[in-house]
Amino acid sequence: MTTLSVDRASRWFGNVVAVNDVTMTIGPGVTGLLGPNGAGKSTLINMMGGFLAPSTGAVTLDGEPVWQNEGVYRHIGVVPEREAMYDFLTGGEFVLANAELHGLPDPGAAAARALATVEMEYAQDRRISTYSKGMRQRVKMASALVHDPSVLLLDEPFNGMDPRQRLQLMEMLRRMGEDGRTVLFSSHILEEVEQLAHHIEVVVAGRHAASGDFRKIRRMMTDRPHHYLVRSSDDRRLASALIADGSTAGVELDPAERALRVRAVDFARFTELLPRVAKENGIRLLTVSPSDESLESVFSYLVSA
Ligand SMILES: Nc1ncnc2c1ncn2[C@@H]1O[C@H](COP(=O)(O)OP(=O)(O)OP(=O)(O)O)[C@@H](O)[C@H]1O
Repeated sequence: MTTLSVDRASRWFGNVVAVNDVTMTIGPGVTGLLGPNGAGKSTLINMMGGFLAPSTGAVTLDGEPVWQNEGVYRHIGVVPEREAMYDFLTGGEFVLANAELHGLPDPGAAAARALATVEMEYAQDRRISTYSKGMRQRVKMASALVHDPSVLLLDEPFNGMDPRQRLQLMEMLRRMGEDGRTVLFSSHILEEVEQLAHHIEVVVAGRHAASGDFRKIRRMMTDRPHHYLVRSSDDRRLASALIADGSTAGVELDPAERALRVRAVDFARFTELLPRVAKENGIRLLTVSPSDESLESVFSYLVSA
């Protein structure tokens, strides 16, 4: 079982709408679930993993509802974001406990295999309280893998990892995707997703904003209108020279900032235009800074596109 479908699913908590009418299909391979903080990624993952029921709509695995469906749970492994582990257990005991909870025929062998997959055999007899963040993450991963699920859902798995641990985990997830498993991981960091997933799903403020090839979506992000704050030796003259060119969509004098707010439609052309116009008019550029580079503004653009 490998294809997860979210069909017009919403989930609200009181009057907070965490996930709003989302439809997406996640198949084998690695998919990145990208969105800013509070976008609804964890809620989506919890619905896909069977921890939460959708308020409306459906979440299914190969057509079977996930919620309260034991048969389906056997195919899904979840690595949650929160650190809810029994620190007094050793890593080996923790993974074994999960193998037993799944009612596996040979829990010991399953736990050993899962610990080997994440290369944690060497520390399996140490208490979890002595583990680093990366080691904890790997043990969580081993317990999610103990029943050999075909679907692996990971909520912000790279949070708090150092670069080496991050690379190791990426390599592991890549391998699982190549083996034909459905691997979905959430992140709010564009670069992280870029390194691991070609296919991404973007959620913003509970809504599904974009879906598809990472490069295509990245291009949409780069091609969006860019806003700059520009200070120069002659803002008025610079403003009139810039507005004469088609790559500038708007220029505004901001008296409080003593600067120009420039909206450029064609990113590449504008970065060539600005220094040229300044030079031709004998104007010195003092500051040029993007004013809308936050991930939130990039995402908002995608939603409105
Ligand atoms: N159990 C809950 N009770 C009330 N509100 C909740 C609950 N779970 C999530 N929310 C709200 O739903 C929205 C989406 O939260 P969610 O955790 O799914 O987002 P996220 O994209 O995973 O964010 P983050 O990256 O910060 O974890 C937020 O406004 C959050 O406050």
